[in-house]
Amino acid sequence: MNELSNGLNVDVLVIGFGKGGKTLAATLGRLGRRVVMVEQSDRMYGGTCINIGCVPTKALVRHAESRRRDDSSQEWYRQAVGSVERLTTLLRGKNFLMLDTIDAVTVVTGRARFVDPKTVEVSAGADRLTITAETIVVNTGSEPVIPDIPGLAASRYATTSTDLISTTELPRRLAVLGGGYLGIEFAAMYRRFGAEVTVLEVSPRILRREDDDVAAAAVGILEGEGITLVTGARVTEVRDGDDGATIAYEKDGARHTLEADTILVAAGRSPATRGLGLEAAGIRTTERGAIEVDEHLRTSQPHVFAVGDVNGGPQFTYISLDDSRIVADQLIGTGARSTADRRAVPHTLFMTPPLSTVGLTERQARHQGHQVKIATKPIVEIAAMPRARIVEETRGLMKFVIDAGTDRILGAALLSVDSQELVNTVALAIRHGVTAGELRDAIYTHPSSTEGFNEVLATASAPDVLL
Ligand SMILES: Cc1cc2nc3c(=O)[nH]c(=O)nc-3n(C[C@H](O)[C@H](O)[C@H](O)COP(=O)(O)OP(=O)(O)OC[C@H]3O[C@@H](n4cnc5c(N)ncnc54)[C@H](O)[C@@H]3O)c2cc1C
Ligand SMILES: NC(=O)c1ccc[n+]([C@@H]2O[C@H](COP(=O)([O-])OP(=O)(O)OC[C@H]3O[C@@H](n4cnc5c(N)ncnc54)[C@H](O)[C@@H]3O)[C@@H](O)[C@H]2O)c1
Repeated sequence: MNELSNGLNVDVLVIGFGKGGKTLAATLGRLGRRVVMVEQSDRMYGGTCINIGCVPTKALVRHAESRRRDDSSQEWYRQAVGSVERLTTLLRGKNFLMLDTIDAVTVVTGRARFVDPKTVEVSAGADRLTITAETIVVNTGSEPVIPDIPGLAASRYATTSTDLISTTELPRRLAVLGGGYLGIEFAAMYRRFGAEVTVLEVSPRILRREDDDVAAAAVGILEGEGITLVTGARVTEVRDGDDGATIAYEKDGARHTLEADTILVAAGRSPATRGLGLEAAGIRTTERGAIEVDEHLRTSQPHVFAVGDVNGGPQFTYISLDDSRIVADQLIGTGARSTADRRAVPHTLFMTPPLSTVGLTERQARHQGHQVKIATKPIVEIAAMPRARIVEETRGLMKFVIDAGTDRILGAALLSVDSQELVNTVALAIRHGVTAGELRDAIYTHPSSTEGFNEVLATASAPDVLL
């Protein structure tokens, strides 16, 4: 950073090397705009997803799934962590080069802080660099929430997902605090690696957005793997011992304790705005600490945009990517695109098999006044989907929620092998008004998982049980 110490003036400054920010930096740089990307750590070029989020965790899920019963848990895990580290190193290098090889883009490694609405100071050790820009994009992501539980923050057994996936020693007794996306994925993966796993979730149920039949099927799979799920658990204290921690919690008015040698804190992530100097720039935040944005992702300073987790939207890499499309449209397009355009955004929870959802649940559809038809079948009963037997994963179910009047698909929950792919086809069908009948009668490759749609959608009928 020293050679730049006189200060820089550029067209666009991006703070944070996340999905949205790097995509914008590359797009605008290739058009000849002078862009600076500031990233606080050379271990984070490419952002959360490729370094500590989606990619390493899904690679670990794959390693966990391929462990055979008689493979040594510890050795398999150590090799998996090593292999994933090589993958993230490769991707980090490619991400850096993607920007560094564009003449108009400069990557600066240091921590950024606003000093006024158009000026940012970047610090790295004793070095300081001042950058001014006409347009600024904040893409600083999010960080784990550590609940205010006596003894938790100070516990030497407590860890975050970031630290856990780089530790080569497999926990023997893993307690997971929080049964959301991260908690369930880690519980499933570490159980498969061979750890004893208990999930403590404060709400009365995990997967509480899902219909009862879908949640019950997923819970059945997780419990069948040997994971202990404790819902309605209010953790009151963590106390360290020589050989692990004792976690005290209350459930149904009774007090319980759990022993663990590792506690994964998976209680949500909050927007990363600490130390950014937003006040100095006059950039407002919401009550929940996110940067306040309008539907075009402009902040209270119209030349400053916020993309990705930091703007308080859904915390998914593909949302950060879509945020970048909205900002690009503001800067070099027609300005028409907005967050209001998002319909039928799919999600996948990477347990084994994955649970992928899109659109409305049956409960939501009824609440909205739809007359619904339901098409559903356990995977093991879908005769025309040999793919499940080929890969030896016949657990789960597919469920479609269909408007009885129009035959439009309102939503789907696919707890199935390959569902992270299947759900994108359903999302496209919903967005483009493809009916359930058309999806049922389409020609699909064989043997594939998509061909299951032929058979599952043929079961569509009005259910007699109200949720
Ligand atoms: C364990 C885990 C698994 C996940 N799995 C999935 C998944 O399977 N699919 C999915 O879609 N999503 C997943 N997510 C969520 C997804 O990773 C995030 O939603 C996404 O990466 C957010 O990207 P972003 O663009 O907001 O910024 P990020 O990628 O978080 O990048 C922000 C960057 O800003 C830098 N930064 C922060 N402050 C400063 C500063 N002051 N100065 C300079 N740089 C700064 C940070 O170092 C970081 O590199 C997962 C998250 C986690 C934690
Ligand atoms: N496959 C994916 O797309 C994927 C995977 C992992 C993470 N993510 C993203 O990362 C974000 C963070 O994941 P997350 O699972 O940490 O957040 P989350 O908000 O999905 O889940 C947090 C869970 O912790 C529970 N909780 C909160 N405080 C608690 C406490 N004191 N004791 C017990 N339980 C408590 C909450 O009730 C909730 O169920 C998610 O919003 C998600 O979008 C996505």
